[in-house]
Amino acid sequence: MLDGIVAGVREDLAERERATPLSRLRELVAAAPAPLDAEAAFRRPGLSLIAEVKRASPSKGALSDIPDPAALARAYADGGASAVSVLTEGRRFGGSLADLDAVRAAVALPLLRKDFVVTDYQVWEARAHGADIVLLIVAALPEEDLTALLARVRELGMTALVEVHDEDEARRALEAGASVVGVNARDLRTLEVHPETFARVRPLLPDAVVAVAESGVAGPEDAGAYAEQGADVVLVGEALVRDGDPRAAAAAIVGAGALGAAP
Ligand SMILES: O=C(O)c1ccccc1NCC(=O)[C@H](O)[C@H](O)COP(=O)(O)O
Repeated sequence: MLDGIVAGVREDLAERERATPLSRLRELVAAAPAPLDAEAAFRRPGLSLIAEVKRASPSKGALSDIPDPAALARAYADGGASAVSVLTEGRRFGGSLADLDAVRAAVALPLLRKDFVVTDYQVWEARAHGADIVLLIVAALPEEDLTALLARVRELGMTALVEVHDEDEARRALEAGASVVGVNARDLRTLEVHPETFARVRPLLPDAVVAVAESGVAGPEDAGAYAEQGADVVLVGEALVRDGDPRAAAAAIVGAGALGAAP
């Protein structure tokens, strides 16, 4: 599954590189406001929420029309989210950089560009479109690429959310110097969600590392359980975009964390 997604991402990327050369992205980045400090936001007491703008997924197909991603992001912000994730992959998730632009214009929270980032160009692109956080998936990156992309993210003043699926990937993330690690409970081969993955991997992450629990949070109860297991942050997509009241749904998740999260 991952290989197929990345192959499509590389094809789409080749087109964008022809339309917008790296030199132009560098100019846009130089003129952009400085990135927001997402890591500091995640280190605040209590459970932080990264609320996702997610139109579709390989596991579930279409999730929500999201006619106005900016309005959705504002609802997340009003509900107390610490950051907003925007899926920008088009083929399987229905996202785009236009969604990222719309959300950037709407909220002052740190923004995560959620995509399959495998090249330096995509990091510049993320920053040029206002992202403060970039997802780096260990399973998609040889060690030297992970290290180089992490360095670029930091050079541009952004935060890297380094995503792992098991203990071995967690060790690789830490060796590369990750300070924000996301444990994704979704098995990329079967697309099934195994929430117990977080509890298994969490003990490997030092306290100094921000621990993010990703995928399969259906509501406050799941978020509270992750907080009790040591999550600093939960990343939630489907449950929020399907909810008729995303502000209240986000607020309930943030509130649930108050019971389980470390002070
Ligand atoms: O969501 C998928 O089906 C998926 C399939 C393959 C690779 C990645 C996938 N999702 C990306 C994510 O990490 C989720 O969007 C994110 O963790 C939120 O998950 P959820 O709350 O379960 O929508």
